[in-house]
Amino acid sequence: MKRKPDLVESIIESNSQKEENHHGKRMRFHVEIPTSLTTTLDTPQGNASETPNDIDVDTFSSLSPDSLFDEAFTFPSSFPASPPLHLHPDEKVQIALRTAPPIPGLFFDPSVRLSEDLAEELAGYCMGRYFNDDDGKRRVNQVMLFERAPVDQETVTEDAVSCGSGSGCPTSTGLPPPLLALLDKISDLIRPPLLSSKTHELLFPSFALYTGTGRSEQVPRSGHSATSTSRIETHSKQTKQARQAILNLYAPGEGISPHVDLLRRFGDGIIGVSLCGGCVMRFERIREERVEEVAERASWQSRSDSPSSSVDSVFLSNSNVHELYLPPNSIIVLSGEARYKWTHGIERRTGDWVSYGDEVNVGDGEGLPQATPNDSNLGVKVEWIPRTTRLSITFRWLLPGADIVGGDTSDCEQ
Ligand SMILES: O=C(O)CCC(=O)C(=O)O
Ligand SMILES: [Fe+2]
Repeated sequence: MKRKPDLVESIIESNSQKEENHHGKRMRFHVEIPTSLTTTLDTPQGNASETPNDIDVDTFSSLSPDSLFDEAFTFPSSFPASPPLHLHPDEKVQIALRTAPPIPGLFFDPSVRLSEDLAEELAGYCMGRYFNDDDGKRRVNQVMLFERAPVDQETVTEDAVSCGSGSGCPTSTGLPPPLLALLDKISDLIRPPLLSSKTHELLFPSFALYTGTGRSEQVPRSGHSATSTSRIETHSKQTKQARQAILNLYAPGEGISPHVDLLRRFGDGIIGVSLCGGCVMRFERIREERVEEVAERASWQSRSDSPSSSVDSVFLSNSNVHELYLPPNSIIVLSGEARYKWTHGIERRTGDWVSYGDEVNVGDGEGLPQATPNDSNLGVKVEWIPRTTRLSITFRWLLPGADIVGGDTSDCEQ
């Protein structure tokens, strides 16, 4: 498929030793950065309009903490589609919930789903545009798209507003229309009272229109209602926000290490969408006394040689663990404590044990619910859900400066 002219595409091929994964296979990684900047960001180390060829490849390498895959991107030839046969009938398995575990700041409602049509359309778009080459072969497993927000711009034109959407930033550019439409849809689906107004506002900040009459009104998420003579102003806080969308493609057996999303790169309020297949996401509370340490670690490790910014188990509280099944087309939101004090990750498995029907009510309420597959005496019904290819789309706010690679010393080990 042809690329849009206003987007620069970079297929960054690894060529250094550390970008070779465990299996000696090469990973390729794909970044799209909008070039249609409204402002040029001059920094001592370069400017934001440099082409991806100029960008420090390590920052985006598939083994950097921004990219938490540390497995080969090869499709295993034979993954079982059924539960592991070696499982003894008495062996305990971890059972994932189907409804949100009690983690403050985690929003998940299994009944909130994108329509099949929209999900199919989106997945088709992403696969065709970003993941498959002209022969239909998969060439990458992760793509990052960056929105570009104008900087130091207090006043915006109506034209700019008319480009706005639930992306929450009327003048930003860069995310492709299907992803902006997806944000609009999500904003609608998780509208208060389902999601708290505070979190909804965090994810989809509204902005005020000050018309000539001095009346302020909410801008509809798509389009605008101001007259052509109106003067439109936005608050600088809002005009400076831009999102990153990260697209992750998982084959069965692949996962993502437990991690906290980079603190110096991304703000609060993370939206995750599961497409095609589902999977279980595991959450672990970081020990209270280690939260600061993990925060520092996650911030400073962004240029580390370590395969990922996964959080070492020593930082985790063993008793506060939850697994949640994310079905296809579902939406999850992490904010506050869920974003900062809990790790999230996806175990490398070929399938997941998931509670069947009603809530599982086993265990002591502290640890992960466990049961044997046929634990009928506990009233637990579990099912083994084989993994299929899963495509996730994660939206995060870029913190100021996070769109400039190499422009912030906290991202450099120099
Ligand atoms: O695939 C997912 O749903 C999670 C992705 C993720 O956690 C990340 O990219 O930081
Ligand atoms: Fe993450």
